[in-house]
Amino acid sequence: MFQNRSRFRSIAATLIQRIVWLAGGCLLVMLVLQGWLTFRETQLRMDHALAEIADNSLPMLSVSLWDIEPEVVQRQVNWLASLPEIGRVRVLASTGQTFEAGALAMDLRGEPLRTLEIPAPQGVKPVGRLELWVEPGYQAEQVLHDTLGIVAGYVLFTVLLCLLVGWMLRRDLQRPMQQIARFAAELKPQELSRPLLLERPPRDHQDEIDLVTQGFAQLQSDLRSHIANLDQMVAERTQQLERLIEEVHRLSITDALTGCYNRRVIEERLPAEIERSRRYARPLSVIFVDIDHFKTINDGLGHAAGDSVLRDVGALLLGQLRTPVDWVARYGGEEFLIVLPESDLDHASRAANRLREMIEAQPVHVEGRLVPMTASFGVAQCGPDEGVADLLARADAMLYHAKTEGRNRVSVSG
Ligand SMILES: Nc1nc2c(ncn2[C@@H]2O[C@H](COP(=O)(O)OP(=O)(O)OP(=O)(O)O)[C@@H](O)[C@H]2O)c(=O)[nH]1
Repeated sequence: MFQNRSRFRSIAATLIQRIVWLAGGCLLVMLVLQGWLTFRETQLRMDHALAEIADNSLPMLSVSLWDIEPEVVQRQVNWLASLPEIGRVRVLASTGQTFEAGALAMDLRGEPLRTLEIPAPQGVKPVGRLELWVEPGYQAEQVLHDTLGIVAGYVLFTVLLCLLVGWMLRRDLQRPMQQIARFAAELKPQELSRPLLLERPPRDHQDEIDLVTQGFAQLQSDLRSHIANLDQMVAERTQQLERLIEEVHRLSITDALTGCYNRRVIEERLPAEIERSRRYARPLSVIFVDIDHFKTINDGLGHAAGDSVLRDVGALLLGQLRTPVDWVARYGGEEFLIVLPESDLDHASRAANRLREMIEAQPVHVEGRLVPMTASFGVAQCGPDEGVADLLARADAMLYHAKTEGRNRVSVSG
């Protein structure tokens, strides 16, 4: 179907891949940014919470320590340690007592997050010291929790976006384009009027696919008219060519000076005429015509005058034939051969006599002068087993006889 053999990949797949790459890049940047922001925010939140705890708990601890109520102090220390932000709590009373709660395994050599002096209820002298350690995983947990929430939302959004884009591309671009490609591949020159119909959901607007469809229809219409023009041009050229071939053929069988057939036609057509007359037992006669004293005209009035006489005699002979059955050819020089199918000797000799009288009766116009003209005729009918050469020899002998008998006469082979 596709002529281009390079690997095919749909636009939808490429676009979705690009979206995924872009979304991945954005996600990384967002992770770093969001992680940093959450980290900062958690830190502030924790500072604030610890400050509040310390501020709120100090008065109660002060009273409890002053009143020497170790259970109450321990309870308060336990409550403080139960807060999510606090990892460990220690109260060092000025009496030397220590109250602890929380992750006791924590490394106490590390600095506590907050160390606060617990003042006496009335006096200035402190009654003890409150030490608070932050829960070590709390901050990381907060950062992870916040960031994961955002990542999950972002991934979900990207997946939904890809699904939506993929679905729209498949419906609005991929399927119509596949239909157009299939239509173009299957379209044949003789089916150019077949319209491109796409299966698409109804829309209240036009899009690029509609423009392609319209362009296709325009292209088909242009191609149709172009082919029609080509057909017309080919028909015209064929006609011209046929006319030219006809003309070339006519010229190849015509004597240029007289318009009669040339010698070639005698050689090609006379054997066929004789064969036909023999097959159907029909008569066939020939007449040799030779202008008398033509050399005198040529020598006296010039070659051009001689040509003019030949043209006139040729036209006269052509005009008197029973076309298209009879035909006349220039045999050579001032000699013509008339072939008369379906004519016996009697009919041929009458025709020869008629032509002789006409030539004698019509002097030829040469350079304003009337030149009297006569011709001699030799007539022969084709014998049952006679060939072209013998027939022409007999007719030629009759022509010679007419010349020797004084010219301007018809000699018939008996
Ligand atoms: N003008 C012209 N003359 C031609 C053409 N072909 C042959 N001739 C001339 O025709 C003349 C024929 O002369 P001849 O064969 O002696 O015949 P003729 O003078 O007619 O004498 P007879 O036939 O015996 O009556 C020659 O002078 C040729 O040169 C041609 O195409 N045009």
